Amino acid sequence: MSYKVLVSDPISETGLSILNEAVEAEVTVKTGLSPEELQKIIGEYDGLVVRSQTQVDAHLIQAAKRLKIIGRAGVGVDNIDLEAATKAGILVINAPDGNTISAAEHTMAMMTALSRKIPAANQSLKEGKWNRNSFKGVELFKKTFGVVGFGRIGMEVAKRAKAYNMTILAYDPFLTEERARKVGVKKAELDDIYAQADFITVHTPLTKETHHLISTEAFAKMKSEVRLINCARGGIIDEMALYEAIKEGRVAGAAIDVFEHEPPEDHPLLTLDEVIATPHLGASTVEAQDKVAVAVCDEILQVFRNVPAQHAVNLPAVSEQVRKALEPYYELSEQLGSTVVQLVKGAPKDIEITYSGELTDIETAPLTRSILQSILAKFLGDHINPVNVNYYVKEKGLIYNVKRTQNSHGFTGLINVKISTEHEERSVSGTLLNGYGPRMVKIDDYTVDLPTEGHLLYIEHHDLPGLIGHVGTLLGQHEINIGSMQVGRKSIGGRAIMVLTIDKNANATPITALQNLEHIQEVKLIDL
Ligand SMILES: NC(=O)C1=CN([C@@H]2O[C@H](COP(=O)(O)OP(=O)(O)OC[C@H]3O[C@@H](n4cnc5c(N)ncnc54)[C@H](O)[C@@H]3O)[C@@H](O)[C@H]2O)C=CC1
Ligand SMILES: O=C(O)C(=O)COP(=O)(O)O
Repeated sequence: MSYKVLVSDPISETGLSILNEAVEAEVTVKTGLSPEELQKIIGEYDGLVVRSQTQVDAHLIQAAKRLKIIGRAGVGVDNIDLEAATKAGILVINAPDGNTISAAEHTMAMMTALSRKIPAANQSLKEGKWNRNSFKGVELFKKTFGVVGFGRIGMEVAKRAKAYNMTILAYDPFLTEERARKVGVKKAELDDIYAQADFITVHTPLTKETHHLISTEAFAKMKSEVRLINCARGGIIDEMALYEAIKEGRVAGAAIDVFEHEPPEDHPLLTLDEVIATPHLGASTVEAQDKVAVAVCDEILQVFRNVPAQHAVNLPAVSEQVRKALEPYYELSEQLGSTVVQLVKGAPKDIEITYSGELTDIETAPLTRSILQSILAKFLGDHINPVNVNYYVKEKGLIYNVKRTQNSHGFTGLINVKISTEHEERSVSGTLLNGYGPRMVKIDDYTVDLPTEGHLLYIEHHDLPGLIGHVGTLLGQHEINIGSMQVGRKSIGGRAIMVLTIDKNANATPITALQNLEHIQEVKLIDL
């Protein structure tokens, strides 16, 4: 099968060639499209590759009827409406570490250029002037450097700043004393940074919490000769507040690579001599562009080949080890969910999933998603997938519990799925049998040994001689071939079940006829 992939921002040829050479992908590169142009064509594509330019908003996602995956060749996904993508079941992946070094190096370049007024000096010299007095700078040596956001880039920046002999204060809600000590920085609060830092750089994502994190109130707390650097996201520093702070002499200068609106139009900050700026160039190196494009294109292909993504943004990551351990169980999980939801009367209210045996010590969340997906698909259709299943579980107010028990009744790994509705409670258990693959081993309290595929006819009845014969005859009259049959009972003459695998999908007629047979309580056709 070939998937159509649209690349709507420029990415490196090395990355593109990965998609171009794969039989699974048919690539179209169309960069610089207007939102309207993109909206018109997005419906044809299964995959979309973007950088920071393309705005993947809810409108675009609504028009993207076939889209399965959005690959962000870079880190920041603030140009993608993650909620809309998740609801639509579109997987979003990024390339989180391909441009770390380039962004860190650009930050250092911006800080040194700012401290020595290099852009203005360069401009002046090229205009034919030899003006050595206007461009006196400041040293970085022994200055205090505040790093706000101590993730991949923040840390690389700090490492480089240490070589300049700067004292580094780092603020990040996840930074521990121990890690700070290891890296050789001081863990600090924002107010410590504002009070002490000569240079402040931000390296957080743009979120509700970090939007205008540094604004008028923060500028009022800073040293008057402070200089700021933003190579992370426009909007973390309040641009208008920064403009005012520079005008008022509270801030000596700023180096800005990113803007709230890109490209910035007639931006007041760009009129100030104290501001140096680049047009979002942090990741624009040959090396970073190769790394992010290769990472994203490789991963898109993996997803097309049904291998779980390593860098999913809207789906928890699954390690290679967990992925391998769970792989054989996916089919079983899906089929157990599908069986029990077809068996039970009414809509699920409570779902209980129990993992036993070898599954007790593994991260089973991906299996849980696949069980929930197969249950919800009965009511919501095939657009439910592992990406949006938790969204719909929440939206439908479904309650689910995951339990673990060592007792696997002699099986290596056992999964039990129980659904409670307002009418009843039903459950099925399944395992992987060496050499046989997925098998259903329990339906409610009855022990069975059934395949988890094809068409199953589940019949609950009184345990009476001759009943099996009646069922066989009736199915024969409707030309329904029986592949195999399992029977189970709790006591002689008591309640019993028979489960038949049949070759032909029974239509409503034999089911009603079976239901009308004396001593039969319930008939259910389960399609797997
Ligand atoms: N200018 C450019 O071209 C580039 C910009 N970026 C941007 O740089 C930023 C950082 O990227 P990475 O280091 O790769 O991300 P990361 O995820 O490794 O690090 C971000 C850190 O920010 C911290 N953080 C979150 N909220 C915070 C808050 N309220 N206060 C303090 N810290 C907070 C997180 O705990 C995390 O440690 C992102 O916004 C990314 O989009 C990344 C690459 C290139
Ligand atoms: O990776 C990021 O977050 C960046 O900001 C890089 O953006 P770009 O891919 O250069 O448009």
